[in-house]
Amino acid sequence: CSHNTAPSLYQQLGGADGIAAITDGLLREIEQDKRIVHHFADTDIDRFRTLLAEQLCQLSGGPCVYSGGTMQESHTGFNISLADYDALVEGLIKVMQRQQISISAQNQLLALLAPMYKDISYR
Ligand code: HEM
Repeated sequence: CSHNTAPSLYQQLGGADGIAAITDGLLREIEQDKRIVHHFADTDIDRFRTLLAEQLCQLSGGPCVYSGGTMQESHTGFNISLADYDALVEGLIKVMQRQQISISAQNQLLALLAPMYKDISYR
């Protein structure tokens, strides 16, 4: 019974539906972002969508197991900069804001993502 316990981050993000909406929203933001869209020119977007949703679900404590590659291997060859990372995070915040995710939950998710920067960048 979850009524008496604090909601998990997964619940605060809206569970499976919320995370699906965040993922789709972020893909749309990326699509419209001239700063970073070029990185995704050869990407299988359906696969990326599935794996990103899985990862956000697992990270936030949801009932998923991420089945994609490591962040290092998945981002090798893209030479991703801090500006690229910030651009993606900006899009993510916009989407979470639009979905009325609390600032506290937004920051919890961003704090879980931040340590990945070292694995994603300049590979
Ligand atoms: C917190 C930040 C990030 C997370 C959690 C993340 C997560 C992921 C995941 C789960 C995948 C799929 C892995 C797989 O295919 O096995 C992926 C792929 C990819 N990511 Fe990221 N990513 C992040 C940041 C970025 C940034 C900043 C960029 C560039 C602006 C980027 C560009 C890409 C590209 C281009 C692919 C597809 C690679 C391919 O087509 O093989 N990612 N990312």
